[in-house]
Amino acid sequence: MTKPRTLYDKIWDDHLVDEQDDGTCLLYIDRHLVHEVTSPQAFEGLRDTGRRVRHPSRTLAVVDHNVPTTPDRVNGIKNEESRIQVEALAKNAAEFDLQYFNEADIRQGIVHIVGPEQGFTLPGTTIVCGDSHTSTHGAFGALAHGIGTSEVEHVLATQTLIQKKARNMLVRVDNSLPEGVTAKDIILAIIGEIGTAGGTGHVIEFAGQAITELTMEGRMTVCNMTIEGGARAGLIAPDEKAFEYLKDRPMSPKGEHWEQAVAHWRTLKSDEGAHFDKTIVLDAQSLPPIVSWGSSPEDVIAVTGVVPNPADIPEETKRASKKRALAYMGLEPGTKITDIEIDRVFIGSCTNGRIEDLRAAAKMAEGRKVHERVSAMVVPGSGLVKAQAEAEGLDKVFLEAGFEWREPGCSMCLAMNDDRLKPEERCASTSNRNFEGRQGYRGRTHLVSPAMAAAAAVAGRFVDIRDWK
Ligand SMILES: CC(C)[C@H](C(=O)O)[C@@H](O)C(=O)O
Ligand code: SF4
Repeated sequence: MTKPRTLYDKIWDDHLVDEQDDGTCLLYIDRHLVHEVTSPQAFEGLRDTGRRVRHPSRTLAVVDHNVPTTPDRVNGIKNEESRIQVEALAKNAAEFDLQYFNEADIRQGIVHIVGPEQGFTLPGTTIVCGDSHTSTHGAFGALAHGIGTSEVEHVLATQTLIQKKARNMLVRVDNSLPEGVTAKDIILAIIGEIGTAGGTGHVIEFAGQAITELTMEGRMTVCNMTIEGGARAGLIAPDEKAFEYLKDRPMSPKGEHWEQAVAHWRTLKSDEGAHFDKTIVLDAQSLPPIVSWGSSPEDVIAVTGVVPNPADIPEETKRASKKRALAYMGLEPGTKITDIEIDRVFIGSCTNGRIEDLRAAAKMAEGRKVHERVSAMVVPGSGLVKAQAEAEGLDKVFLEAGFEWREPGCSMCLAMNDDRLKPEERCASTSNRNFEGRQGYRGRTHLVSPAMAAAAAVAGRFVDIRDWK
């Protein structure tokens, strides 16, 4: 009998090219996603050394971080720094023969939304991108690593990556989610539980009834934020839902190849009795809608809760850091979460910029108006998400309620383009990071689900959407 293996072990073994005595391994990389921020020096490195891209067809390039989200962007990007990065990617893609989606292409969008949408992301593959949220692709049972710029160069040149194997961690979420509680709340709750270092050195496999019951969009939301839990990657065993999502996508296998692929994909699950170095179990049934209150994704609390008091934290460094977080956020301990008033709402990002997210937000916004103090924007994760939403009339719902309806990109998830918070503005955001300055200098971010963000836009403060009928 062979030793039972986890899903991570299996994908790892399938891609192992070489292993040194000290555990340093060379891993074959099937797919490489490239965006404009972390690639310029990598291409420069290739040029300097006279190398080409090893397998151009395995690489897909798209602009997302720097692109403005207003329709006039096709007439040129005004911000000099952004324009240079975007132009550099266009030039590099042409020079190295890479498939590239520019800002005028309907397939353009956030790299982690585009990959699955195109069927570029496939189960059992290894995927890398010079971007931490590459973990998103794990929702399809792909081993997806975020890598640094020098590794981007290495993968472009060799189609391999140097890695050491991580440990296996299982996060099992039992039972079904209650109404009004979403994939975003699951992952925020997990990070709240394990902390931002909880997954360090591990690849997390998510399993359990609540995970199986999620749509592919929901699974991507969970895997997306694995990185905020400190893990190397997140994984979910692919099932019929995953295959259904990928069927007939432009780059997914066709005909007989599809049948063969699915037959292999069905084997991609952890064996009975496979060893996990660490296991965490959560009960979905008991999860509430969650809101972050501080400047780390682990600073989370139920919408029914109050801002915690750092004075209650026994450990000194942590106490000081959470105290600083509260000062930054302009919050007093004991304040009810539902009494926190907001100024801005951002619905989008690779965490929650997919069609299902926009549907959930639109459901809250329908027939209601954005609060007079609040400025709210919806930024679809890709041109195809935008087109789908428009076909369903969601753009009208948002516009009639007073939301802005924008062009796809990373937008206000991070302040690398024109969309940003002003100092001390408070934002309900569906993105994944709430660090100081993340959405703009001195801006204040509260991480929530799309439905919670839309409801907050209307109420002007956080509300428990379970009470909203
Ligand atoms: C710009 C990029 C390198 C960065 C990342 O790696 O995640 C960005 O996408 C982010 O979300 O902070
Ligand atoms: S949407 Fe945000 S988290 Fe995702 S890739 Fe863009 S900047 Fe990074």
